[in-house]
Amino acid sequence: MTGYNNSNGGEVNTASNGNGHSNGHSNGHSNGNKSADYTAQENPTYPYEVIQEIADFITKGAGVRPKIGIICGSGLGSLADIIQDARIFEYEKIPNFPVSTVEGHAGKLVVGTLEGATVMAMQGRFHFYEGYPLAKCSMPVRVMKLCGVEYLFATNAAGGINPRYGVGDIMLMHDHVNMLGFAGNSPLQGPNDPRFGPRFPALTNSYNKDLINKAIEIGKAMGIESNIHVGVYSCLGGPNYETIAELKALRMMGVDAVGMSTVHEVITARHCDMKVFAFSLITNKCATEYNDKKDEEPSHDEVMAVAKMRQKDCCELVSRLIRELAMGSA
Ligand SMILES: O=P(O)(O)O[C@H]1O[C@H](CO)[C@@H](O)[C@H]1O
Ligand SMILES: Nc1nc2[nH]cnc2c(=O)[nH]1
Repeated sequence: MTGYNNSNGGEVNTASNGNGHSNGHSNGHSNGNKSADYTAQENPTYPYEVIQEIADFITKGAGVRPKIGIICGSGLGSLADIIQDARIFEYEKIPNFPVSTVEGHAGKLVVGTLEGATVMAMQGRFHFYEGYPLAKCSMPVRVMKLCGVEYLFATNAAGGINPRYGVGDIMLMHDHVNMLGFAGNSPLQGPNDPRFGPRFPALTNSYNKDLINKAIEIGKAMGIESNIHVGVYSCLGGPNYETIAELKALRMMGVDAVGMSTVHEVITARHCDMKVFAFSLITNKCATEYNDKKDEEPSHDEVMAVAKMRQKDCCELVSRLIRELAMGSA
């Protein structure tokens, strides 16, 4: 298959490869200005002015306005390590920024250049299960926007539900099923600030098709075509992994991979009109039949180990795609 088109259900790989605490929600940073008065605990929807202050802090400190934002998934922090002329901001030192509490999420913002493009990367994302409201989890996406970011590259580690997916495969996201949204939770809940976007944003074309197609071409050039898929991701609240019945239900709903992140970031990015590219690294195969095999149970150690094993290809895919963007051919 040469290209991606939404109407084919998103499957690209035609050959079966068979391999198969809450921390108080405020970092206590006091910089003596307006943001010091702001506590997200009282209002998880960060005011525009607070986001602007955070963005100014970063762009002034870095001396550049990044065009591409990258969110590193669990164990995929090396995506930020390849950034050149890097200016590193520890989350604790950024005014009003949350802190990372999950292993594999270092808690650093890295700003610099990659393949000729100015980028900012989150080495550590925020998850609902850490105790953060969704608006807080995806607040950094709005910071990216006010820093000048036009493209969001979101990555994650996920369990493969589609039986054709093998451990270590990469699933380019072409759509999602927002289970937290089904339960009435959204990062856009609360008053809408039209400076970010509309009250009722459409999500029908959330994942940029040109970038998906370019990534497929790059996968071919890298010789990993048989390990690349295009599919549907679903976000659950976590932190527990899924039951067999839940996995069966997700599969019936057309979900190919499941995780605990990304969807709220994509919603926030689309709300403020950023172009989105996202992929899941399949770190484990989800059992959809009952069995007693302990070694088939998912674990974060396994997730981290597979991410480490596959980080090189993930980095190459991202940098080659960014190179195409920087050259204006994506
Ligand atoms: O989505 P990322 O942050 O990559 O991490 C995934 O891996 C962790 C579980 O092992 C969860 O946080 C899940 O969301
Ligand atoms: N929810 C969920 N998140 C994951 N992150 C990595 N693997 C998994 C998984 O199997 N389920």
